[in-house]
Amino acid sequence: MKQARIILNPSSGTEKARTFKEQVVDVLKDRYDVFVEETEGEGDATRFAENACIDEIDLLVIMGGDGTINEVVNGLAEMEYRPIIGIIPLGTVNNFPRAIGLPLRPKKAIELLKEIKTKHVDVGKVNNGYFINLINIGALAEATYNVSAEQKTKFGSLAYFLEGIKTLQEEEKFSVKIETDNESFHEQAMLVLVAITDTVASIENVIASADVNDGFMHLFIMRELNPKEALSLARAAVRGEIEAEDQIIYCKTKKISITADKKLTTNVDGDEGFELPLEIEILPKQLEVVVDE
Ligand SMILES: Nc1ncnc2c1ncn2[C@@H]1O[C@H](COP(=O)(O)OP(=O)(O)OP(=O)(O)O)[C@@H](O)[C@H]1O
Repeated sequence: MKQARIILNPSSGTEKARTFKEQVVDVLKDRYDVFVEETEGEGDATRFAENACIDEIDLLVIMGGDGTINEVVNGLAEMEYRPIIGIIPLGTVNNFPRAIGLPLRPKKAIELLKEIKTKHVDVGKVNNGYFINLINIGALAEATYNVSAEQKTKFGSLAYFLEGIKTLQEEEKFSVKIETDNESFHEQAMLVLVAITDTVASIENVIASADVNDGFMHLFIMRELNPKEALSLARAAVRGEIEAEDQIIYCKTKKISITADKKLTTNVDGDEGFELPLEIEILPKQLEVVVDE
């Protein structure tokens, strides 16, 4: 019999992960020996994922939000053997599940485990860690910390988006130096985004040209924005036309190095990330994930 392991974060989202545990086990138990591990705090999901690679588990199911997914990716990104990853979206934002087109209703996502279809997706390496979605530096990173747990539960992604617009208006510019594969930039910026997927702050198709397995990172450097421009940017983001805005530099690249003139908050996959300088590269099609197609 094949081996499946479930990593369950009981604290994710609205704390419903445990209520779906039996359904996941039921769907798998005829084909797999199933073992469930619950996280108790930071680092557990990374450790469980590393062990799943060492034990050459066939299928690793994540029951949690983006933070739990990021921890798992950190555990297995460069292991020699990597299991297939299944995701049951149970976070508040679920940016990555949206980006790969998973159903957001846990019941529907569990059904995908009945007949497993997969896709290889890119992973980003940043300093000595990994990300699967997005790094942001400046205004949006600050916004993430200003959104309270209560706002997050009540308004979900909208809370980040509104806070982001507010912060964009208050934030000071910073001087940033960025090297990519072919170009170098020295800009006064308000916000730097490095995206792997097309989904930002849970809004899908923000970056029309980005795909989860295109082998590229999508870099945006936003110069100073006044409130009117910030709103126009928000509208462009919703239409997937963010690249067309004048006050934004955009390019695709496989490597990026970033330094700045002051200490800045970086946010990696929705959580506090590394301090600058950052060395970032893409690891194409590094993970095999269960998808709905
Ligand atoms: N048993 C636990 N109790 C409290 N916190 C936990 C527990 N297990 C893991 N954690 C913490 O949960 C965080 C990850 O939560 P996760 O991202 O899955 O949920 P979320 O924030 O609701 O989702 P999203 O990021 O999609 O909004 C990590 O910081 C991790 O340290």
